[in-house]
Amino acid sequence: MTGKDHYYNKAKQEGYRARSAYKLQQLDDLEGLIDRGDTVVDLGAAPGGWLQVAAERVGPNGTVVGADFQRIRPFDDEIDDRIETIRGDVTEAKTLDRIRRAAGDSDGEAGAGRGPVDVVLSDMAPNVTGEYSLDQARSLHLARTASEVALELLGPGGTFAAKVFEGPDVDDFRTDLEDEFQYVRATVPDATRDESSELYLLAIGRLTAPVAPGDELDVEIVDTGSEGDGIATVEGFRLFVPGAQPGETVRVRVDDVKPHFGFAEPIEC
Ligand SMILES: C[S@@+](CC[C@H](N)C(=O)[O-])C[C@H]1O[C@@H](n2cnc3c(N)ncnc32)[C@H](O)[C@@H]1O
Repeated sequence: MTGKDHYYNKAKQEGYRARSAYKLQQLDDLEGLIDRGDTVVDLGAAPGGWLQVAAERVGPNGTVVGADFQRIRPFDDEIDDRIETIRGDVTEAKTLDRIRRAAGDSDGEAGAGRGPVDVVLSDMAPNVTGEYSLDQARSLHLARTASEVALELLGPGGTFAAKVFEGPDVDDFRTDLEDEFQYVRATVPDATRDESSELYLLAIGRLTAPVAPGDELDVEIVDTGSEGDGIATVEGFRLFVPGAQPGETVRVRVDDVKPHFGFAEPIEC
């Protein structure tokens, strides 16, 4: 028995539907992806190992929505009422509508539901043909599709994690994610089989700010922070401006942007 068969046996003993359940446990232990009470969307969720782990980690007040082509059997009573499953192709608009509704976006319009989802996961994989370049391109396409769903559904600070087969365009995908999240980390959990070429991209801290580093703009200081910095708001987004006083209008350059606030330096006009 190899070290990795250990996870197959462990899954059987512990009642997980797939050994991949341990991958999500390990990814979550690494980066704290899932908090109690979260709403989690899991794309490519059958047979449901990740759904079991996500349901445990969100706890009784959380919600987990899983979508897959394949039917997902109901779960044990203890977690079944936290999990909603959708049978469909995640690349189709009608499946996305159902995901939006299940995740709490009542009107189901693109973009309208920003906020209800805390975490979007994708363990989607193509049916492998054995021709690596084709399989890799399909895997990347699925991961990019999942990222589009994530960018639409996640609120500020939200998390996205996706599997992708290693290959030439993965770096470009990562760079695109870096524009939209505070940081991105690539990792291979221990539960991944040795012969596998998959890795997981973990994109943490969805940025939804109306400003980006380097932007220059005039702002009105409306308040003072606990450290004495001036506070301006841009479309409801708070910018801290050192040395600026309430009532002043200052030209600033944005330095750093976090999910819920940013920093800007006054500049000479
Ligand atoms: C590796 S399995 C997921 C295992 C799952 N994370 C678990 O722990 O049970 C990948 C899944 O992605 C699904 N999948 C691939 N492409 C899909 C698509 N376009 N729409 C929906 N599901 C898809 C497959 O049907 C398959 O069940």
